[in-house]
Amino acid sequence: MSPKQINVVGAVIDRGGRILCAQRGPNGSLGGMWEFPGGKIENGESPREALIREIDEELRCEVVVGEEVTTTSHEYDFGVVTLTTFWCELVAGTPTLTEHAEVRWLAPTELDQLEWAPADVPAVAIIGSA
Ligand SMILES: Nc1nc2c([nH]c(=O)n2[C@H]2C[C@H](O)[C@@H](COP(=O)(O)OP(=O)(O)OP(=O)(O)O)O2)c(=O)[nH]1
Repeated sequence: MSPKQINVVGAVIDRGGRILCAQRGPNGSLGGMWEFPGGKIENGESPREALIREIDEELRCEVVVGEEVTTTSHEYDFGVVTLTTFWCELVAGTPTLTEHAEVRWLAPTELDQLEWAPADVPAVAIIGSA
């Protein structure tokens, strides 16, 4: 059987040259790993619409979604995640933790200090060399 396909969007939120990094909660898939906030694209949504909705739900703030960073796929034991990341700007609200364990604002060159979800590693490399 072919693996389940999961389409996910992630926000690379830049504030004054620092990037918001979010740590997944300790339980569930990829517990404790770092990611870009976001989530699964729902039926009928564009990737950008999904990202605006997810950031409102997860961080209680509003972003403007800019250019795509990259799209890559990674096969996990639970399925294949195709992750599209976008540069984003915060336009309203202050990021508030609702489901993540922690957020950190890091310079692009510091991102590789964290343990990223495997699907994020190519995006992290692009951002670190941007
Ligand atoms: N949001 C987000 N998810 C990521 C990233 N990298 C990565 O592998 N993922 C994975 C984790 C999840 O399996 C999936 C995103 O779905 P989600 O954030 O809604 O995950 P979840 O596990 O909370 O979903 P669920 O249990 O409610 O179904 O993609 C990333 O940078 N951001």
